[in-house]
Amino acid sequence: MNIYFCGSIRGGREDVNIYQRIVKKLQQYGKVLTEHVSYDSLSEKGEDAVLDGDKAIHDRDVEWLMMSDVIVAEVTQPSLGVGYELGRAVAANKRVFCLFRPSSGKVLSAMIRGASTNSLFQVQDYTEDEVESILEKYFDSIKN
Ligand SMILES: O=c1[nH]c(=O)n([C@H]2C[C@H](O)[C@@H](COP(=O)(O)O)O2)cc1CO
Repeated sequence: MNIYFCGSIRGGREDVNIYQRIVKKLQQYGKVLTEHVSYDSLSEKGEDAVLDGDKAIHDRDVEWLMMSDVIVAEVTQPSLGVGYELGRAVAANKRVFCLFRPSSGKVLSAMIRGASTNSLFQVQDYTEDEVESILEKYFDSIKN
């Protein structure tokens, strides 16, 4: 199974430790195409896109998104890129699972929470300690 993980990069790297836990867990279920999103070494400047710049990042990521069987997004730290990826995923009828931590004090965008109208697009509130078990439940539920 190809899994696309979305997490904030230029939107801010505050949650990188939780991205690492998510990616590690996701790797039990399939190939995570966007493992780099969880790298400590990746700053909020983004990837070193020396040759083709942001267009190369965009085009590669959209290609990976289209190749994915499921998209998992940590949406607590607001990110334009993650919002865009989720919009593209919905337009392509992809299976999407969004994770949000209310303990952050933030309120999730209505354009994400409000998109959760069927089982293909799910938004799950969670606390940091339960992130692995939440993912286990989700992947159990989409088996078959
Ligand atoms: O360098 C990058 N590499 C990359 O893969 N992305 C993608 C993957 C992330 O899920 C998302 C983050 O968007 P943003 O940088 O706007 O927070 O965009 C985004 C950037 C920088 O915008």
